[in-house]
Amino acid sequence: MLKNKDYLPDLVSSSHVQYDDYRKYSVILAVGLIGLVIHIVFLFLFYYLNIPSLSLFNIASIMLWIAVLHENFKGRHSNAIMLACVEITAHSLFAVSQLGPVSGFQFYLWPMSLFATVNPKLNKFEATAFGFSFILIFGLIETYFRDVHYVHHLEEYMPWLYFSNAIFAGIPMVACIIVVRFVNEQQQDELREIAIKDELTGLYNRRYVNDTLKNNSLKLNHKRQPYCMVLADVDYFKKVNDTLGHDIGDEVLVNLSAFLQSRLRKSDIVSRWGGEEFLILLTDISKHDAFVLIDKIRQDISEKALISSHPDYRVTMSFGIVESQDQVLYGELIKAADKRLYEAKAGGRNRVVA
Ligand SMILES: Nc1nc2c(ncn2[C@@H]2O[C@H](COP(=O)(O)OP(=O)(O)OP(=O)(O)O)[C@@H](O)[C@H]2O)c(=O)[nH]1
Repeated sequence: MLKNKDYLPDLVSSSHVQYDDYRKYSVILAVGLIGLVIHIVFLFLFYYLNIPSLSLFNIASIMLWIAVLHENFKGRHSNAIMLACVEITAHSLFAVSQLGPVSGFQFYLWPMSLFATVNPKLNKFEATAFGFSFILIFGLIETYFRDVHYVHHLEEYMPWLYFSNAIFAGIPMVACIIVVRFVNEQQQDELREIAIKDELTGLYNRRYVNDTLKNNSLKLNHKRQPYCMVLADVDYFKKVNDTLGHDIGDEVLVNLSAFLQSRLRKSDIVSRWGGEEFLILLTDISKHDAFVLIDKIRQDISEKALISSHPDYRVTMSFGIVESQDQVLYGELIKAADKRLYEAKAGGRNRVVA
């Protein structure tokens, strides 16, 4: 019978892509709605100020923001972003040409340059050129329209308009950097998880144990807390694979991992050392207590049904335990645990040697 993992992954409909799409949809939806509301407000404001050119321009802007929302709704996010860029650039240009740089509408070009730069659809060269073009337009309109000054009866409020435009243009910049940082941290966490976990069982892998516990073992020794290292190996696992198949062998490993984890404390570390071998670190415990605990686990495993399709099939494990001692190096402990595991195997398997 084919399992899910036997099929080639469908990249287009994988949950990751859907999640990314949803995130893009939501961000553009939020920007589109804010753009729409702001332009409706400005339409009334300019109508009230009796500036017909800007009122008309706002009507055009409102239509463009509706188009942005429509393209976004249809899943054409790239079109939606381009339309938003066109609207914001044209609007900044036009508003500054009418009211002068004292209106502060030129500030909206800065978040545009940031959005263009982080847009993953553009290659690095395009992103740099596109991002810088907004800065260039900013510099040009600041210089070119420097002397424009529109005289109207609400002129005293111009500093407030300048101030609020500077703030509103700054918010998306900060938000954009925070989103980039959030995505970056999330990806780093995902990569770290992939690097330190075993794919089949979800346990820590050998790299994690080697990299982190090497240092920790010294720390634990220094604090003189006893801890025990346990090497565990499934007995005659080759037979499981050969008689029942590799998939059933995998099922045994997954169920054994879950069982081992369920029987140990959160502070203990269970890792997949390789193939059908596990390395367990029991913290804050004496060798005697570790022996009693592991022997009980060994017995429970030998009585537990681990294969759903073969409930009568039983699997056993052998264990080798060593206790930490002052100045004993991590590598030496592993060697000692391996030696005891070998003794348990040689002694007939399904046993614990400490
Ligand atoms: N299904 C499955 N099998 C694995 C995996 N990793 C290693 N194995 C198998 O584990 C088996 C280990 O066999 P051996 O080293 O001969 O050990 P054993 O049969 O358990 O015998 P003893 O350890 O001496 O009791 C091999 O057949 C490997 O192919 C895995 O991820 N999944």
